[in-house]
Amino acid sequence: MDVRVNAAISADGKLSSRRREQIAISGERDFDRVDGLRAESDAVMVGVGTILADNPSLTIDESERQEQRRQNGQPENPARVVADSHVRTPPDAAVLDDSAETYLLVSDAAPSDFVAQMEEQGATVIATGENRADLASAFQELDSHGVEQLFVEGGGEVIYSLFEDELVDRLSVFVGSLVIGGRDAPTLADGDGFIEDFPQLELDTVTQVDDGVVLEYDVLN
Ligand SMILES: NC(=O)C1=CN([C@@H]2O[C@H](COP(=O)(O)OP(=O)(O)OC[C@H]3O[C@@H](n4cnc5c(N)ncnc54)[C@H](OP(=O)(O)O)[C@@H]3O)[C@@H](O)[C@H]2O)C=CC1
Ligand SMILES: Nc1nc(O)c(N)c(N[C@@H]2O[C@H](COP(=O)(O)O)[C@@H](O)[C@H]2O)n1
Repeated sequence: MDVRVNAAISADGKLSSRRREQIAISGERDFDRVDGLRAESDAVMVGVGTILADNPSLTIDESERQEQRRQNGQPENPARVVADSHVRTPPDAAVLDDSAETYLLVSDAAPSDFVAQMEEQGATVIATGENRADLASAFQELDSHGVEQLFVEGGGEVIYSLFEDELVDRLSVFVGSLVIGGRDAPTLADGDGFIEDFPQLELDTVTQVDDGVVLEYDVLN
């Protein structure tokens, strides 16, 4: 499986404010670039923190891109994947609507009644890991469901875990021209943080988009 991570950060590296409300860091062209990346993917992934904060649908906005996918024999939207060890995704979350397939990556500790409720709503539940979803094992299972190109949009906890588990192949970052600040505001990679063996990146391209810049990296695992 090829795993691509993309996120938009402020010039000081924040994904949003300390209130964890969604902030439009990207401009119109960058959101369109992200829509194009969704369209190239088999599945789009976020952590449950992003579901609770933003309630995204993770579907494709541009109908021409959906039409192109249909012509290629693909579903009009990529599948949605949520890392959610204990099933905190609300039953009325937008990712549970019927516009695309949805996978919930839970842990073995996930309450069985919550799991059953998600399955009733049409989600496919993949259980790995004792208390927290084991992303490496879950990705093997996703691969067996035909997910070859996985596009991860955040947030900072999930992105850190993916780097920790050496699962990221490519990283793109839109750096917007604003400062958000706040020691408790989420950053591109949160979690415990690395103190050695820092993941190394190779800068591939730098492109000005809107009033910001997109940095594209290969990850040197
Ligand atoms: N600017 C941008 O591009 C983006 C910004 N955001 C912003 O980011 C913020 C949300 O980020 P954040 O709070 O970090 O949340 P995340 O979306 O990263 O979700 C984190 C949660 O995912 C669950 N999880 C399940 N398995 C794992 C695992 N193996 N490793 C890590 N986490 C796992 C954990 O909950 P549990 O233990 O219950 O499973 C964890 O608390 C919001 O403010 C949102 O607006 C989000 C996306 C893009
Ligand atoms: N690329 C990007 N730029 C920003 O400025 C953002 N705030 C985000 N946030 C993420 O975008 C997704 C929105 O999903 P929907 O289009 O509403 O389905 C979601 O993953 C946000 O957290 N992204």
